Amino acid sequence: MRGGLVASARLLPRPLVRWFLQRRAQLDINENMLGGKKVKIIFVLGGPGSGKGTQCSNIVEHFGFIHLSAGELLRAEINSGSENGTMIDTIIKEGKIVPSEITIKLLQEAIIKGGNDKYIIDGFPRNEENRAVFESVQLQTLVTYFQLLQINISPEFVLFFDCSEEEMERRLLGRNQGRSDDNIETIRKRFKVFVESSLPVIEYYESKGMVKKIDATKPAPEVFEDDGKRMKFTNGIT
Ligand SMILES: Nc1ncnc2c1ncn2[C@@H]1O[C@H](COP(=O)(O)OP(=O)(O)OP(=O)(O)O)[C@@H](O)[C@H]1O
Ligand SMILES: Nc1ccn([C@@H]2O[C@H](COP(=O)(O)O)[C@@H](O)[C@H]2O)c(=O)n1
Ligand SMILES: [Mg+2]
Repeated sequence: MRGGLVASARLLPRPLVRWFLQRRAQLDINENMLGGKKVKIIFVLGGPGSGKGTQCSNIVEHFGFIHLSAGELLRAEINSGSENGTMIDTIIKEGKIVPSEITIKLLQEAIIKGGNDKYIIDGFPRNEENRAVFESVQLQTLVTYFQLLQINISPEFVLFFDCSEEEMERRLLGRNQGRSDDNIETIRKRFKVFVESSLPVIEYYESKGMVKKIDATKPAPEVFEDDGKRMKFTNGIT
């Protein structure tokens, strides 16, 4: 698409091309823009079964965000019969992390398709590679013929759902949604991957003062009453 646009730009009057490039540079520098609106992203991290999906539903209902779950997008990709499906399925059953370019492509497509300016992304970034690649790649969307927006997405902040392994294991074994990774062998592997690969990402954001920690061991309504309603979840982004 980009090559085609560059070729078409040669046929346009120079002042128009100059205006377009200046406008695009402005947008690149200071905004995450989608369709002319600043796109706000909150990452939701926490161990398997800490209640990310459950509380994201509350956030959608009360604060009008679009919820994207990286795990759900990957499961949908398996069910779509895509060429990567078998590989993703094997990785999920092993509790490992899918290569970043696959997950990020799915997230980008969902953000562009969503057309909203507020996204809550759950289960991502799961490791340092997820984080670095997502923050370095640019989201492209042709909003109008003259506005090819290139968007560097970085989160407003990160919600960390902190929960004990004992409680997470109990929840996952009782979830009963037919997930291929809700069995004790995979659950233990997912806990290990969380500690080794995902906690360092939380620590990275913590070092930047971007983490809001949620006590997720409490019953679900209390988590939302205590933290969600006090706006800790969205920090006034409504
Ligand atoms: N605070 C809570 N107390 C008790 N049970 C909960 C709580 N929050 C969620 N649950 C239940 O625990 C299970 C896991 O919750 P949920 O799917 O929201 O977790 P998750 O963090 O999204 O997990 P995963 O990373 O595996 O997708 C579900 O059956 C859910 O109903
Ligand atoms: N960024 C991600 C997110 C998820 N996965 C894989 O999907 C599994 C399920 O994810 P949930 O968030 O629904 O628990 C997870 O265990 C990973 O195998 C991933 O690779 N990358
Ligand atoms: Mg989930």
